[in-house]
Amino acid sequence: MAELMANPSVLKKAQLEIRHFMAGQARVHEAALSNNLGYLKAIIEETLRDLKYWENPDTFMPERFQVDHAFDYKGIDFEFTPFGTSRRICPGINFANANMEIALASLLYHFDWKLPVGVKPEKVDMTEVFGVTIN
Ligand code: HEM
Repeated sequence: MAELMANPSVLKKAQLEIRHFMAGQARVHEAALSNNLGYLKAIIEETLRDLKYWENPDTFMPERFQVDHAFDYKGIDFEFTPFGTSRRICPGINFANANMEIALASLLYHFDWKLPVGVKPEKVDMTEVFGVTIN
């Protein structure tokens, strides 16, 4: 969500996609998510990638995952293994993805997101601060 706020053109594109496919529906249904929301999936994939292996790693660019969906996160492409790989691969992959997709899709569908007054997109601070929660 923070990356979307920091990248308004990505946010806009994601909203257009979901509002186009869900037009007229009262709420986002899981069944509609599976094949239609390629850009939303690419956004989630973009948040899961490792800095070391990508061109312009600090640029938030979901489009890099839209090239024929070239990267698989299920442990086949070793530059992209956010869930691990092989025998100890995360057993929660599908559950995690379904939850991320439906939550993000619902928030994008129903709400227009805005930064606090006076905060510019390029000033969104993404530095992690560890505590009881991650800020
Ligand atoms: C975006 C969300 C998630 C990410 C990025 C993630 C990532 C990972 C990673 C990297 C591992 C270690 C794999 C290894 O040892 O090589 C792991 C293990 C595991 N994950 Fe997840 N996970 C996520 C969500 C979930 C969810 C929602 C569940 C359960 C509902 C879950 C359950 C587990 C379990 C039980 C293991 C241990 C598997 C084992 O050691 O055999 N994860 N996960």
